[in-house]
Amino acid sequence: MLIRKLFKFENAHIVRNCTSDRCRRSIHGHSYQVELILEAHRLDHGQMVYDFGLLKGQIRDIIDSFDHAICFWNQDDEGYIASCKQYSARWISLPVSPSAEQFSRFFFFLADTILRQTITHNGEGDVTVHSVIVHETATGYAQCFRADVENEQMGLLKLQDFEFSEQVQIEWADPQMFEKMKQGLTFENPLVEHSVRVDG
Ligand SMILES: Nc1nc2c(c(=O)[nH]1)N=C([C@H](O)[C@H](O)COP(=O)(O)OP(=O)(O)OP(=O)(O)O)CN2
Repeated sequence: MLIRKLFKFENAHIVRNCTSDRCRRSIHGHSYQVELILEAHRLDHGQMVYDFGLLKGQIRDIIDSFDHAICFWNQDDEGYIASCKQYSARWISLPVSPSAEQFSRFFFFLADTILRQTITHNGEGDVTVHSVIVHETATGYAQCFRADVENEQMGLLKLQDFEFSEQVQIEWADPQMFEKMKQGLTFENPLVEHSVRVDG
């Protein structure tokens, strides 16, 4: 079974080397919509794949990092990167260019990392990220599956190659969240009191 949670944010970027002239050499913004699709073959004690509310923790925070921020490819021009950092308190440095395709790849990668490092407490089953859809505009989206994240031709994704500005980090519920992700530390879901007896 699949479930879907929708996230929204506003972000600015340039996507270098693409064919669209407006896109490759002018800073522009999009109202992004991100669909995180999770899959499991059994339900938890609440008879859910994964409680939607649990997706409003670290996963929401990491996606919300991009809200009212500018993001750039770390291979971009040094002067451009310096200006982004100088004039925007909220910025993200990426190991890949910020196309819709790469947004879907790294959101899959980041959500998958958080999910793998999360200790669950409500009988959740084999919950995994199935895919991530990133709508860049009302008419265009990219959808990433696990094989795309692992496809090195599309660019290597490593946590240490992402950088979030100080302002982005201090707005997370836990400013140490990304450090914990990089160190492989665990996140823990709340304990659940059951009012109806659950077997198994
Ligand atoms: N495959 C991709 N193509 C394009 C991307 C992308 O990330 N992946 N990005 C862009 C630009 O960022 C651009 O702003 C969006 O392009 P486009 O769909 O042409 O935008 P419009 O709002 O003008 O679309 P309409 O359908 O005309 O409303 C370019 N391409």
